[in-house]
Amino acid sequence: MSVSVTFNEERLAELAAEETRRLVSEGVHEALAGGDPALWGEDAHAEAAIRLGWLNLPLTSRELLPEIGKLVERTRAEGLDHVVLAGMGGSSLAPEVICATADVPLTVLDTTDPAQVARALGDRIERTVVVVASKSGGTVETDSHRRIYEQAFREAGIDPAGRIVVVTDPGSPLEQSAIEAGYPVILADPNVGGRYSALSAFGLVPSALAGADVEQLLDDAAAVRPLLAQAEGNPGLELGAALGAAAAAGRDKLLLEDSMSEINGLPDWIEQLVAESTGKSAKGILPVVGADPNEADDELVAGIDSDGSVTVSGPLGAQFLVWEYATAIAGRVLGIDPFNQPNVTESKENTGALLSAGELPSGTPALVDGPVEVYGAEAEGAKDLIEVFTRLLHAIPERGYMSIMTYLDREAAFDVPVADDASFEEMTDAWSAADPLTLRALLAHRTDRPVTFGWGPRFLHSTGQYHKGGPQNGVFLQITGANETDIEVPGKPYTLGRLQLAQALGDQGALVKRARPTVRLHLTDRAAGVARLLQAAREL
Ligand SMILES: O=P(O)(O)OC[C@H]1O[C@H](O)[C@H](O)[C@@H](O)[C@@H]1O
Repeated sequence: MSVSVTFNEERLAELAAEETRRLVSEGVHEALAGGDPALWGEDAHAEAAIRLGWLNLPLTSRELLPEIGKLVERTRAEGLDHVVLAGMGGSSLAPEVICATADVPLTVLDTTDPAQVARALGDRIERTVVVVASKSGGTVETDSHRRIYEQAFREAGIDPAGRIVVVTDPGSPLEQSAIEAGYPVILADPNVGGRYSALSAFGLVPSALAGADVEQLLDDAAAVRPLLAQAEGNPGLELGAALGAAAAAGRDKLLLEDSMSEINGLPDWIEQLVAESTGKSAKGILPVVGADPNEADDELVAGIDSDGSVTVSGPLGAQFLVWEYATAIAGRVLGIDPFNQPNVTESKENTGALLSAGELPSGTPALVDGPVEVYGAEAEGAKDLIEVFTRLLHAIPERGYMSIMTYLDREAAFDVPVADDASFEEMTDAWSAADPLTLRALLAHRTDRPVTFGWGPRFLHSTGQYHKGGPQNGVFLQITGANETDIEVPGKPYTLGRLQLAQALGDQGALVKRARPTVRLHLTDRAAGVARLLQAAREL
């Protein structure tokens, strides 16, 4: 089974056809099939030269299968059935979709929230295998998780060497330290960037350990690969031409819809691919996940096996490859380098500087509304949270968006007590009344502009690039919270809680430097704080 791209709007079909013809006349399909790094201009040439390996992964990754098979056998024989994946962005988003789609459990650790990490640590340590996945080998969150798990294993009387598996690029500092520690290391193709690595060792190793059929994934990708060299009937070229040409014409909000799909959670993976690849040089496509369309003229709805302006149907392995191809094409149409992420680094550097400077400069609140402290110039003089929300909604520019970025425990809402005899509906009501994600729906009711939602620091490796590198059209709402418990990062002078706050402040610094309206809401009591946010948003 292959991938089909169907345009459900005549105007979009025409635009896509016209752009596809132009690309074909320039020989783009042949050049990309041949791995030509000159397709994105001179400035992108050097990066593209070492970033096109994903085109061949459906074939080259097959070589990994015997090694992965042995690892799976060993962990099964040892009864290690709780698979934890420590990895950020491209090093965890694909396995998350693969495992959700295959309906096999995988615990993804891409948070610095102490409570959320503590929950993973407290879960079946005696049966846990941890995959530490980092292409660069230097990502602070993943490095922290490795250190924390090493200590937890030792404290439980378990040798970490039997429980930690490393996936990284050859020559990374993580490869070196893993060899010294005696961990099995699976090396990934270094000519593939993080967000294009779904079909590399980064996608395959954790998914196979969790029980997914990764060979099928490669088969499905291999089946669509020949189409990607064609001038006609090339789903990647058509999709990329449509996304790029629509965005260039002002339809640059990409709503991702997957309600009819048997693939679970692909929009989260596409979000990173599209936002980090295109959101730069004040241009880009903003992916919007989990929101209802507003029928605005800057929106384009892409449905995964679902209704939309364009419908993309097909199995997961093939979808990965087609979306990667389409994103590279959209980058060409928009005139940007789809393989770098220049502004992600800036927030990371800010965070590093804050951590080494001592006391974190969290500032003085502009106002305090019950359990919520409000920081930021946009909140000065406001009398309460309702006024803060109102001001921010008004500050969204005509073709702009609001982004809510939440540095909290994303699973906390599920801990709220519910009666034993509660119906499913009562349960979901109780959860949503405790979930910061509900704030998005409430604020989205009050504006016809898209409201996006990201969990920090996960989104920093995804939409964070677009927030800072994309157009000057975003309004930003950060949510942080007091930590009741905290976790030391062994061998480092900071705790997870301190790192978490430094990440929020580091990103805030990068946004404020660009004069992008940013307010931080700090919950001095998390549960009461979330309740207050939702109450205020209901009163708007
Ligand atoms: O795999 P790693 O090197 O740890 O990188 C994980 C993530 O970090 C960075 O922030 C990049 O912007 C992402 O594209 C990448 O996927």
